[in-house]
Amino acid sequence: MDLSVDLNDKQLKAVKTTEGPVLVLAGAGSGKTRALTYRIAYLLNQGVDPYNILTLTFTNKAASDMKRKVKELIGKISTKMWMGTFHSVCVRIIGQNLEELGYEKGFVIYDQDESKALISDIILTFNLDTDKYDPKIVLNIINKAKMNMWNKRDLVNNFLKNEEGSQEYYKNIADIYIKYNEVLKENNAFDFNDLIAKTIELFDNNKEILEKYQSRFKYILIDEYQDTSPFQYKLASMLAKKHGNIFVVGDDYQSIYKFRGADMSNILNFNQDYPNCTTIKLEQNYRSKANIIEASNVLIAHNYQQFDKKAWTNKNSGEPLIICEAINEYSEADYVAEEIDNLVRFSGYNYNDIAILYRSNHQSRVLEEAFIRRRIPYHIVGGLGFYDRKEIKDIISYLKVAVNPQDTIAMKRIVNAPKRGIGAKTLDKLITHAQEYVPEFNLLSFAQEDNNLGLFDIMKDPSGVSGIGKATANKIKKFRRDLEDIITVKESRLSLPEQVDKILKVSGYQAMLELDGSETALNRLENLGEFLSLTENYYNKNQNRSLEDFVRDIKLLSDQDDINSSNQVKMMTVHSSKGLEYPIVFIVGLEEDNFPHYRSVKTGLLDEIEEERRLCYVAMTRAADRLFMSYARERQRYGETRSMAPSRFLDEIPVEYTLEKVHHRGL
Ligand SMILES: Nc1ncnc2c1ncn2[C@@H]1O[C@H](COP(=O)(O)OP(=O)(O)OP(=O)(O)O)[C@@H](O)[C@H]1O
Ligand SMILES: [Mg+2]
Repeated sequence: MDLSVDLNDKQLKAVKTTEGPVLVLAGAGSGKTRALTYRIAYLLNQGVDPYNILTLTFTNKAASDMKRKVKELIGKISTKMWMGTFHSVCVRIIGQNLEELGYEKGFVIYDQDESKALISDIILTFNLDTDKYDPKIVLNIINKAKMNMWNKRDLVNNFLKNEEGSQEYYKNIADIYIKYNEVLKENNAFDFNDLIAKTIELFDNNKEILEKYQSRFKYILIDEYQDTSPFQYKLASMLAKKHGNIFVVGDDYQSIYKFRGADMSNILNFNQDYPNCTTIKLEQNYRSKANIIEASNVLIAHNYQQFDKKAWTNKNSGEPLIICEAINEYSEADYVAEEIDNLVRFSGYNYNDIAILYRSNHQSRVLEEAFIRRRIPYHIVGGLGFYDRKEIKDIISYLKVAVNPQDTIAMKRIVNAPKRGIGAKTLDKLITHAQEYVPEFNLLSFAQEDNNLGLFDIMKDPSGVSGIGKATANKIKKFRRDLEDIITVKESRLSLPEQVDKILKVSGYQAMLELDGSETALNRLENLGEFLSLTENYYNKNQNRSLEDFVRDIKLLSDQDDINSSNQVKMMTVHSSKGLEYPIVFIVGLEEDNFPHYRSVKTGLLDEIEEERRLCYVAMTRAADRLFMSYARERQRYGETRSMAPSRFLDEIPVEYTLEKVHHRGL
């Protein structure tokens, strides 16, 4: 491995300064991720034990790409080396310390939908008005509180100080927050923020455990550092405290996850937190043609809050950026499709050299129609992905119940899929009963441990629950027996894929779809088939993995769509394009109120617009060879046609880098 061939001097310095804190701060395409990857290979080559290296990436996909590259560089890769997102690393740490945390084996992770469902339930049991307490808003508030590790009082005080809303309103939400956390715990479940919060809590409360991980992780590396939230940052600093070898790379221009708690001040303050840190600025851009670099630099220079960075390239200026005005969104889509056709036919590009980026997911639909018309193969990255489909959520819920029969949220999903004649109301009665009556019952029966009877236990004999008649009670009992069969499958010696297959059958889910036979049902069966292959894949990588592991990891697999595999145009939101690069990039829908987004514009806050501008910078800098930007003069929104103005970001790009076009066809 001859580093000096593959890296420039500054990158080399980043790779070789292995001791002490290092901050690499540089613009898009300057080789930050490359330097980080080579640094891992270098450390291993120097004889560092892979066990001592921890790498944190922003997506699982980024981690798997990086693993592949390290393997390419040094020939092999050890499973002792931890590489993954903050969340996946926390899952591992939590898994190793369940007892200390007071959780049990087979814990589950709730996604935002499940959290929201749980919050809705709590709002109902609290008899609060769902118009006033919108579960989505309540969830956002709770997320924010958790990310900041606020307790009940902090939540009320902080929101009262900074947001509209009465004391009573926030007090009620704080009560929901407390109850929500209790139920999560009862269900042996963590939400996404818990993964990090509980790990921090674990370390705060158990100095020996913290010390163990601190000793282990002699070298910590973090990519996309600008988008870590303060509490991810806290976790990283805790782990780095002993050895102090923390290596972070990032670009303040690309901080685009404020809504998820990312805090630019992390990167802006790294120098202060680690006064002895070595700061390295990479200035040569290897990705993009000069026109793209210069245009994006001028754009981002409109922001105030940032470090000053230079960027240069020895690439030629390349083609001008194309800015296309279309009549409406259909004509815009037609334009994009036509250009793609031309690029593939006449300029030697493949479909998979091309990416379409948009501000919001819903924008893909019109483009898809245009692609289908022209037979352009495409793939939507993220969005309503595989894991968001009903049948996939349902089967996952079955697996969750198999692993943890007290998981009420999962139970609710499956109770009537297939139909069993047990309505939502009946289930609510059972749940209420579980919450209200059972502890008392347990007290009387002198149960000491494990006296937390849940829904599953009550189903065994629901006749005593008020409002449940005999017929319904029988249906519930039958359902409970089905669940027992499912749990038996889990405990059997069958392999993981066989277990999943069997659960599909025992549950009656597969039969339900087969019986239905409609187009939709067949589609669903196909997706379940895909799910089985995915299970197989997962299992083949490591045959020691159990259903418990699978259910836990599945949440973290979901952003791992292998997006480079086949020859298709990739479509995705700007947010999910972070860190990626494509020879050809189209950015569509560059209109005021769309990009910058209406939600940001209406706040009138400079901060919000700057975040949108950074998003635009991220989008532009994904392009290596050519960049196409377009806007529509009219667009349908919520059923009415609105006239649109071109995005202010287009005005900010000097004309010397651009060529303007108008497209009329495709109405
Ligand atoms: N020294 C180098 N010589 C040749 N190519 C390089 C060098 N450094 C980086 N590259 C290439 O330049 C491109 C951009 O590199 P990389 O993805 O590491 O940039 P980055 O700074 O991480 O960008 P982003 O901010 O968008 O994540 C990649 O294709 C990479 O292989
Ligand atoms: Mg990168």
